[in-house]
Amino acid sequence: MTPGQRGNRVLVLNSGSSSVKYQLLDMAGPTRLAVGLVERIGERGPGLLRHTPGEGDTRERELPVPDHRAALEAAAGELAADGLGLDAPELAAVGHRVVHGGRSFTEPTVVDDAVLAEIERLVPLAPLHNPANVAGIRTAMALNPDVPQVAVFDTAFHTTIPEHAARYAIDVRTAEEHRIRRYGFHGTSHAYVSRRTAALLGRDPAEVNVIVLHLGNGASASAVAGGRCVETSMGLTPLEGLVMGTRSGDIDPAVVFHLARVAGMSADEVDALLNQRSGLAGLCGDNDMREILRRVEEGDGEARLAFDIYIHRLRKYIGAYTAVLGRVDALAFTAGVGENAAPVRAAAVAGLTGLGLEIDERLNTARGRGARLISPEYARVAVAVVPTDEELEIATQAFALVGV
Ligand SMILES: Nc1ncnc2c1ncn2[C@@H]1O[C@H](COP(=O)(O)OP(=O)(O)O)[C@@H](O)[C@H]1O
Ligand SMILES: CC(=O)OP(=O)(O)O
Ligand SMILES: [Mg+2]
Repeated sequence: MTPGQRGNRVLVLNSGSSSVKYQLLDMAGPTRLAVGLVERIGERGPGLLRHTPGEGDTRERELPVPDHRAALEAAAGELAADGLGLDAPELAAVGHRVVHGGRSFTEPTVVDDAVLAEIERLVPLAPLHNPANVAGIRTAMALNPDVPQVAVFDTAFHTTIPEHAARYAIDVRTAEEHRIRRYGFHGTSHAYVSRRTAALLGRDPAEVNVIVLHLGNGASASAVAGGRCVETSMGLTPLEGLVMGTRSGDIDPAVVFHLARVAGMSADEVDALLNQRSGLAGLCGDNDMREILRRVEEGDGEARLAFDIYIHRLRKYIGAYTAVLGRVDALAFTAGVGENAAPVRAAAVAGLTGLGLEIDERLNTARGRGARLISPEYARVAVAVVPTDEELEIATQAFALVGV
């Protein structure tokens, strides 16, 4: 490699509040050179690191991880042990998932001091996510100051949402002063999955209307018309919309001041209640859909009700987004629950033949890994399972920005 030329490798970091997921990719393929996860950052007891080289066995060990810096240093150590040191000239960029970009960032952006300051300014709008993203960027900068850090924003794909869908019906001046509007999240996933769904149908994304259901621990729905997002369920913060692992999703906003007045709860206490002790966990004590499905099988009434509330909300959004789009060509399920939980998919569309939605239960329950259709051939709307790949999408965008 000649001096000044950059290599083909991109490291992608998806930093959460207590975990860092990372991938090293060779964009010439693209080929995955390594995948890993550091969990339980800053929690009591040891952290856990799981690292899988491109071709090789997974290594797993416990280690102290008091903060994100320690987590990233441990990940860098694992990569170096595989001969994939992050100081190597092959590294073209580090791509970061940044959850909240406000209205400032609509494109992938090379991070400098001003960009970092703006991401920090947005912390109050994503208190669970942006601080971890900032920590990831700072640590990666310290590990290799010469390589460009590229921020890819969850909010970017949603900047095409029209004003009538993005604005809340509250006093205009208050909304403007405090930047209150629908921003939407999981945009990298919604963009990737809607495109992949069009490809699965053998059609140009510009011709296709898709409802994407991103059902992970955080969950959101989006309506994508001809490749552009026109509506999404998360709002000012990632709390609005669907029922999630620990988040309530939609509630009457009066619940907040009722709890303040009647229960004497502070803003922070209500915040913690709705973000951390609500959703599936709040309803039945478990936030893992696998565990809930197992309990439902055993006839557990609490888990059944939690499941029914989760499904009811999903169905409301499917109906609403059908109306928003007017014509729906495909419904795509993605992320941990969407990709793996056949009973969730079946219940979400059961009886919706009036909307053109139908699932072939044999296809729905068949084992499969890639993107696949689960609707019968004659159905008016294609129903698909489309594995998301936020890391590949982030790497692709980062490489397009800085790669040679
Ligand atoms: N086989 C499965 N069946 C049902 N749910 C699953 C399965 N595998 C994973 N999940 C669900 O996926 C969730 C995690 O999804 P993921 O997209 O990885 O979330 P996040 O990125 O928010 O951590 C878990 O909480 C679990 O409920
Ligand atoms: C924005 C968001 O909710 O992200 P996650 O699902 O990773 O928590
Ligand atoms: Mg996720």
